[in-house]
Parts: sequence; C-alpha cells; structure tokens
Amino acid sequence: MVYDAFVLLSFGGPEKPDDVMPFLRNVVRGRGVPDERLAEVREHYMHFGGVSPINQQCRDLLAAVDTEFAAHGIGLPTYWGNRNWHPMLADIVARMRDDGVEHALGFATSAYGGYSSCRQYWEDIAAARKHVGPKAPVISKLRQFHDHPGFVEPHAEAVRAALATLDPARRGTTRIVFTAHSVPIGMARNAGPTGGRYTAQLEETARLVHERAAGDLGYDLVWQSRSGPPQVPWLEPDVNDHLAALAEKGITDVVVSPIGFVSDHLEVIWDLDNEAKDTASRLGLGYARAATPGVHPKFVSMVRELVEERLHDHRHTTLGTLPTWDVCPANCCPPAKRPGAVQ
Ligand SMILES: CC1=C(CCC(=O)O)c2cc3nc(cc4[nH]c(cc5[nH]c(cc1n2)c(C)c5CCC(=O)O)c(CCC(=O)O)c4C)C(CCC(=O)O)=C3C
Ligand SMILES: [Fe+2]
Repeated sequence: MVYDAFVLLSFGGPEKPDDVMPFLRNVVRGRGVPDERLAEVREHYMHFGGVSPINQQCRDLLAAVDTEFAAHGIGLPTYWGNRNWHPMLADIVARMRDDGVEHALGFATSAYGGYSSCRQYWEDIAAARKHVGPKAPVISKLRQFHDHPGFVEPHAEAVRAALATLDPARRGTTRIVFTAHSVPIGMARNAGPTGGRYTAQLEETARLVHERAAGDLGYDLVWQSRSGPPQVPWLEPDVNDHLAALAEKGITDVVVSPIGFVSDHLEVIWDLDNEAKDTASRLGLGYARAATPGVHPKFVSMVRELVEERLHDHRHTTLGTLPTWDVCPANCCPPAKRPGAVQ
C-alpha cells in the first residue's frame, strides 16, 4: 500500500461565542439530547469565552507531528479535519483531492474502540468522501492505541506528578480515580466486534497506568460528562458520586486522571477542573487532576510509530493483552438504537 498523506481526525470545538450553539447542534444532531442539557453545556463553553481549547490543541499536535515526521524522514504532508466544527473534514478531504492526495492515513484523537470513539470516525470519513465525490482520497484510520506506551506512559507520568502535589503524610488514604467519557450502556455493550471493548480497553489502560504510577494505592475507573435524555441509562458511577462514596469510606485525597482523553479539552477543564474539584472541596478531599498527553514527546512519537507500523511490518507495540488490529471488522461497534432519539 502506498500512502501519500496524513490526516488528524478530531472532534472539533467552538472558537468564539457565536460558534457554540451551531457546534452543539452538530454534536447532538439526531441524538435525542434534551434542550435543557444543551443550554447547560452552552454555559460551560461560555465560562471560557465561547472558546474550546480543543482546536488549538489539534494545531499544536499537528505542528509537533510535522516536526517528528521531518526528523524521521517521513515525507507525508499533513492535514486536519473535524467531525463537528471547522475545519470540517469534508472541506479538508476536498482540499486533499485538489492537492492530488490518493490514499491518506488518518489518526483520530481517541484511543479506544466504541461507536463515538472509533466507528463514528470511520463514518465521518465515509460521509466526507461521499460529499467530495469522485477522486476523493481513500483514508485509512490508524489503530486504537489505548495500550501503546506512548499513551500509557505520559498518563502515568502525569499521575505521579499530580500525586507529588498532595500531602505525602496522607498517602495511605489517597486514591487514584481514572475517568473516561460515559456512554449509553447500549453503546458500551456494542463496542468492538464482540461487545464491551470500550470498557475493557479502559480497564486495561487504568491497570497499565496504575501499575506504572502508583501501584501501592487503590484505584477505580469511573465516568464523567454524561449526556443524553435522563431515561436512557449511561455508564456509572459518575465521578462526582464516586468522590462522595470515597470520602464516606475514609479516603482523604484523590488524583483524578482522565485516561479517556488525549488532551485537556473542555470536558476536562470544566467537568473535572471545576465540577469534580468543587465536589472534592465540598467533601473536604484533597484533589489533584493529572494532565492528559497533549503534545508530550512520547505521545507525538507514538503517532509517528503508528504510521511506521502501518508502512512497514504491521507489528503493534502494546503493553496490554487485549487483541489489536489495523482495520476494524465490518460488524464493529454497531450504533445502538437510542430510545428517545430521532432515528
Ligand atoms: C466516548 C466519547 C468521547 C471520547 C472519545 C473522543 O474523543 O472522540 C467524547 C469526547 C468529546 N465530547 C466532547 C463534547 C461533547 N460531547 C457531547 C455528547 C456526547 N459525547 C459522547 C461520547 C464521547 N464524547 C456521547 C455518546 C454523547 C451524546 C451524544 C451522542 O450520542 O453522540 C456533547 C453534547 C452536549 C452534552 O455534553 O450533552 C458535547 C459538547 C468533546 C469536545 C470537548 C471540547 O469542546 O473541548 C470531546 C473531545
Ligand atoms: Fe462527548
């Protein structure tokens, strides 16, 4: 296979107040998310002047990847397109076609399997190519990387750094709390070719990060940023409820590590740095939030290594034991019917 470009695939986020509502409508189109929830989430963005950090984080990652490719003799031109906000993937695929690109490798800013984290990116690619029509370049998505040292090690380093800000005298009652984006239970059940892959991968990443960062401490995997209509069950417990349960059990301090994410975007800086932090302070818990990989040099090298894997021997560097593959089987992560959603 000959590849002639690299494209960063991401979620997208607003960059000014007027972007916020149209962005949110793109995210929840056909998903049955109630207006009250949207109004609430709009306020989270407005706390930051209507600007999500995620687009700038993508620009920074792409610049770092350019430098990394140049240093390793990878001559692929790089592009960046989003699911929900500008630069929209369809516009970027048109530009790639105009530039003569025929077959690009795509890197999505999500480490895990599941509909939102993996299959929806495949669907974004298909929709963008359909929009562009004949001569649209083929885009092959790189693999899920929840088990790669370039993802696990930056998270572990960050947990150690966060732990170092807490009182060492209370280490015996300190706990590591890993978080990821909650999803509807039906979506979690359908994740991967045989189901349950999103949670299984998160459990594996939590274990890998924990044993490298603070193997002597207890840890949990819990969920954040629940959306959707209230009658639909999502993965639980929510991080805020979990902090209350820990305080009840005599835990005095927590490190919260958002292993579900690759950068400190809005779901991290609002839902954890404001909401969960406030919860902890109400409960009298010491609180430290661990950073996400962002542009950590090991994470940037991982992107290059995933490209090299695909270019050369297809051998996956993994710290885990779950199966990995280059191309998802066709039956992977079927979208669950969402009760209350517009089908
Ligand atoms: C698994 C998962 C990831 C991780 C994988 C990945 O990164 O892809 C993720 C990431 C993100 N989610 C984000 C933002 C939002 N997610 C929403 C809603 C939803 N997320 C879902 C799942 C996930 N989401 C689901 C099942 C919904 C319900 C609607 C639907 O069924 O699709 C909503 C709607 C409003 C609300 O929160 O109710 C918003 C605004 C941002 C951008 C933050 C920024 O702007 O900096 C990022 C990176
Ligand atoms: Fe989300």
